[in-house]
Amino acid sequence: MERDVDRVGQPSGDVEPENGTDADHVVICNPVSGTEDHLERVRTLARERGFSVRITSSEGDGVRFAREAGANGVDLVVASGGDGTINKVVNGLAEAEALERTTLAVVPTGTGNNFASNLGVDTIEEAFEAIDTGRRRRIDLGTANGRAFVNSCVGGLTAEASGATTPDEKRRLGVLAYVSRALETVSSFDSLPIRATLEGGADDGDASTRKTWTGEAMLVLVGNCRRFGGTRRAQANVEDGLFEVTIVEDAPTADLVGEAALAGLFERGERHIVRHRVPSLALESLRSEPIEYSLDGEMLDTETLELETAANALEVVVGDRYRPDPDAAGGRSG
Ligand SMILES: Nc1ncnc2c1ncn2[C@@H]1O[C@H](COP(=O)(O)OP(=O)(O)OP(=O)(O)O)[C@@H](O)[C@H]1O
Repeated sequence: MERDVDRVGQPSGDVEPENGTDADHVVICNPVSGTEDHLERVRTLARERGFSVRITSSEGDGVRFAREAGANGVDLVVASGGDGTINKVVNGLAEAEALERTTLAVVPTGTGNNFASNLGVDTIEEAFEAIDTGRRRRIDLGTANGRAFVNSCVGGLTAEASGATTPDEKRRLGVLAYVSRALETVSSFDSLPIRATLEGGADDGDASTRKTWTGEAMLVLVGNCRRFGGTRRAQANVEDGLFEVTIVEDAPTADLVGEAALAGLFERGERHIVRHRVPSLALESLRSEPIEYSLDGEMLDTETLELETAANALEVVVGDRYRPDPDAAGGRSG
């Protein structure tokens, strides 16, 4: 069998299960996420449990390995990396139509680790303990033009701003870190002329309603998980079959510079904020040119984006601190 070799000369990619390893439990590890020093620890903890380990050598491997695991009927796929790696693994499982039968576990070895934190798992050791304990929940999965996302879909951020964001900002602020950084680094935020069509909202309890919002947006945040943003007011319940949609209307950037101002925007700045909880929506660019969206940090350019939630579509391993509902005790207040 062909074997890839990763940067440090370790066998990577197509690693076959060793004797005695359990091919029903596969770890997919991104060796270059986060601080890039986790591979040996993850490998040791995985092999102590007899799990197979596959190491990604390129961007496409996460999807490919997960698709193969799903097609082979693997019970548990463990994604070790940040939100981007998890996004790829979930998309691979979806492509193999394996979401019904395969459980996802997450080992936080990325930079922001926002999704892992949503699952109540903050360290590598905690992640393996949670796998041993076996507590599992079924959570909602978002799709955007057929691509799955677990945490958030954000329109209006540039890849440039996202690259300039520091690891510490990502950890503290979630996706708002990108907004904060973008406000500091650009003199004017390109507003997005968009139409948002929101279907069957929970806002008024009527599943048949359709609302449209047309205007200049600075930012559109569609959250699936409670901590997709950095503030208490931008949180979603991950088990209710609904997105938390927040449209930040075009506002003078001077009003928003600085973390406190940004948090203030979400806490009390209703003047600039449109908020809805809906199971599906469409976002259309009114400028006949694509808008750049980030799905869990992975970029997508499109003029029209159709978003849907698949309620309870993904079974995940969760830690003791897992809470699906932002209003439940134990939520982050900042
Ligand atoms: N061997 C590799 N070389 C280069 N890129 C890789 C490799 N393996 C995976 N990738 C890609 O690295 C990207 C970033 O990974 P990921 O998002 O998991 O880490 P991160 O950016 O450090 O963390 P976070 O998203 O939590 O901030 C993903 O798009 C993934 O597909």
